[in-house]
Amino acid sequence: MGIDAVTTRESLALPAADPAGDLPVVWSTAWAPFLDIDGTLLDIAARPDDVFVPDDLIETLTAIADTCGCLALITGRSLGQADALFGAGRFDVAANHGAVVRIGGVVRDQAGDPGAAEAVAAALRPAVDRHAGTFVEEKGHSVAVHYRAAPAAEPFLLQAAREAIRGSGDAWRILIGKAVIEIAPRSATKGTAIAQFLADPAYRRRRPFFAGDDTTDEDAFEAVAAVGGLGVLIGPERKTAARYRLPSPGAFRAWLDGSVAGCAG
Ligand SMILES: O=P(O)(O)OC[C@H]1O[C@H](O[C@H]2O[C@H](CO)[C@@H](O)[C@H](O)[C@H]2O)[C@H](O)[C@@H](O)[C@@H]1O
Repeated sequence: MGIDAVTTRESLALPAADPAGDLPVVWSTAWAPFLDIDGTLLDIAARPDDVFVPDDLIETLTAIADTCGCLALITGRSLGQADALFGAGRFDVAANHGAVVRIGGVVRDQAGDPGAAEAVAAALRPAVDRHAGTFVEEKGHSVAVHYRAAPAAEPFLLQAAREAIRGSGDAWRILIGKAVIEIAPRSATKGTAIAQFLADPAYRRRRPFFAGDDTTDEDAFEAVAAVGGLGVLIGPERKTAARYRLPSPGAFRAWLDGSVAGCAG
C-alpha cells in the first residue's frame, strides 16, 4: 500500500451506530475494557497539554480494572504521555496508534527505530513554521502535526506529510484525526493492538469493549466487532463500525461512573 492510502473521514464506508445510552454492559471478568483517551475519556482541548483528567475518572477506571481484572488505554499518544495523564504504570496501554503495547508492565515495541520518527518530525518542521498556529508533536514512535488553530492549513500540511515519508517505502501510514495529521508505523494499528491484548492470558477469552471517538478508532471498532465485542462511538453520529453511541466524553464519563455502581464484582 502506498502513501496515497490515507485514512480519511471520507474514505470510511461503515454503517451508522445505534444511538443508545443504555449500554448492555455489567463489568465483570467476562469483559476486556479498551478505552481511547482524547475525545473519549477526556474533552478535547486547544492543545495536547491542555487536557484535564478529573481525579474521579482515575478512580472510576481503577474500579473497572479491579472488577474486570484488566483494562487498557488505546491511544495515539505516547506511552509517556498516557502515564503522565493517568499515573505512571497504572494501566495497560497501547500507545502510538498500536505501535507500542504495555501489558502487565512489559513493553512490546513494534515500531522499530524511533530515530526514523525524529527524521519525519524534522522534515515537517519547515511546513509548520510557515503556518502560525500549527505545530509538530513528537511522540517517539509516531508524529502528529496539529492545526486546530489554523484549520485552513490542512491540505498544505497533508502534502508536507506525504513528502516527509516519501522514500520510506511502506514504513509509515497517514491518519487524519481531529485537527491533526498523524504519521504512524504501518506495522500496527489500534485494531492489531487489541488483538494482541486479547491473545495475552490477562485478556484472553473475554468479550472486548472499545470506546473511541475518532475515525482513527475505526480499526479498533472493527477488531472488537470481528470477535463479537461491543464498540461505543463517542460524539456526533457518523459512519462507524461501532454499535452504540454516546454524545460526548462527559456523557461517557457519567456512564462509566454509573457502570461502576452496577459492577458484578
Ligand atoms: O487516540 P487518542 O487517545 O484519542 O489520541 C489522539 C490524539 O489526541 C491528541 O490530539 C487531540 O487531542 C488534543 C487535546 O484535546 C487536541 O488539542 C488535538 O487537536 C486533537 O487532535 C494528541 O495530541 C495526539 O498525540 C493523539 O494522537
